Amino acid sequence: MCVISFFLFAKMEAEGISAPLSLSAEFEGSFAYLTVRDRLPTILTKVIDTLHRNKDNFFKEYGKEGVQAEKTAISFLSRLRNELQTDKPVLSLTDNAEDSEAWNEYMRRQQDLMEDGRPVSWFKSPWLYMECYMYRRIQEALYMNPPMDKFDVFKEGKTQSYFESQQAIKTLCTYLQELITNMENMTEIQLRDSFLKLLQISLWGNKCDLSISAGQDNSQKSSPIDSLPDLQRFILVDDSSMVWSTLVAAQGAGSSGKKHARVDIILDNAGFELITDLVLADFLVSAGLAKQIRFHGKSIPWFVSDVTKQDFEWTIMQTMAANHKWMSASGVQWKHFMKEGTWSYHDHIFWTLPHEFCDMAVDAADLYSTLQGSDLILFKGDLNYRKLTGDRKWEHTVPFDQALRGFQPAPLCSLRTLKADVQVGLQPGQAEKLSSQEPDWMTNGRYAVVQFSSPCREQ
Ligand SMILES: O=P(O)(O)OC[C@@]1(O)O[C@H](CO)[C@@H](O)[C@@H]1O
Ligand SMILES: [Mn+2]
Repeated sequence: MCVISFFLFAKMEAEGISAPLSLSAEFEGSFAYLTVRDRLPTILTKVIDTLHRNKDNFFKEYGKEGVQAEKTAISFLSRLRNELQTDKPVLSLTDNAEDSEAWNEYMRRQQDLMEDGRPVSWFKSPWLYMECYMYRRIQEALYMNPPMDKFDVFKEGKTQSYFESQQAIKTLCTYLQELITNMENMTEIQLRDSFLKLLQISLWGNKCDLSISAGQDNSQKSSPIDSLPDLQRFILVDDSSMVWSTLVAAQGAGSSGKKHARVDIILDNAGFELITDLVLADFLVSAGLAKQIRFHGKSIPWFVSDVTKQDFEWTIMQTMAANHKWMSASGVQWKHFMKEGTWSYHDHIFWTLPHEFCDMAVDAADLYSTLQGSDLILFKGDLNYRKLTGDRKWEHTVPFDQALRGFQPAPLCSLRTLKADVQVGLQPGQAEKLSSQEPDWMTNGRYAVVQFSSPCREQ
């Protein structure tokens, strides 16, 4: 956002011209309402079933203490499900974890915003807060019951997504190795076209998300490359060319010759989507478009399929060990990138807090400052889009820059398949046309955006 528009934004805020209302389950029949009423209880029930199904393992590994911990954790989660379904006031966290105070401070902030002193509750408060809060309460149930505290209740679904996508992963790793083999003979146009293809493959990899499917298998079955032409028309905003120009501009000579372009990827889902992100990152380094890639994942299991450090390391090891020449070659290269520091993995607690990203500069100043050192930040997925835009009921034609409300650490791009009813930056009439053809266009996962914003990019 230009300095001028930044001050304009600040002026708007000062004059109380605040952003529109937050999406919330208080709007009966809304997607938020249906999610809180139906999908979140389903996910909670699956978590309880997972603990039940692992009872014998807990006994084998931890003896009676493990079984007792599993039983107590299940009663925690059953109570949580009842609180949710009966719209009880939300409770402070009591597990004294690193992020507990940030969560409890946020609850106090939300309580101050409630009209006529109503308590913060599941069907009355912002959907973004309540959905994030549910995943954090699941973690509280585990934190409070060691030795369950290290157990990932979503691990089975994430590994299944990886194993169910094997053919697509083989196809993609083979394509990557062909590109790398031919890299030095490529013209800039061919390099750009290859990049744009891999960017779109990473974009559509976001369809494979287990939260929207409430844990049902959502793996990649079709060829990620062959399906691109048919998917093109479902991209509602395509700023890919600006992403390419930003990367090319970042190659500008620095004092020591080649500038060390740094790309940050804010990861979303494990499984096939993570493979698409690792393949894109490998291409960026192999093509000399980036000298450093920083991956940002979640510090706790999150939204069913989001990547944790364990998932990230497991995926590279699994790919290395694959009985497929190009998969294992790719995995070996990725392991090498991590070892030499070209790639690094980070999991700041902010990514598993409920805050909108416009709060980051104040509530996670260290992370904001780190991101300001990036040449390009790629935000994967729908939840990140919701946080970028504050999960608010914006008019669809509001510019993306405006919806960011001052969140501009560096040039950034959202690669998102639409799975929630918030979407900005559309042309006049575009949303109306989509609604007439497909009333659920914002939540059926068939559409996507590649939406770019840069500090001081002419609007
Ligand atoms: O961030 P992702 O993985 O693309 O999607 C997360 C998601 O599935 O969870 C929420 C619905 O429960 C929505 O934000 C979105 O549909
Ligand atoms: Mn996700």
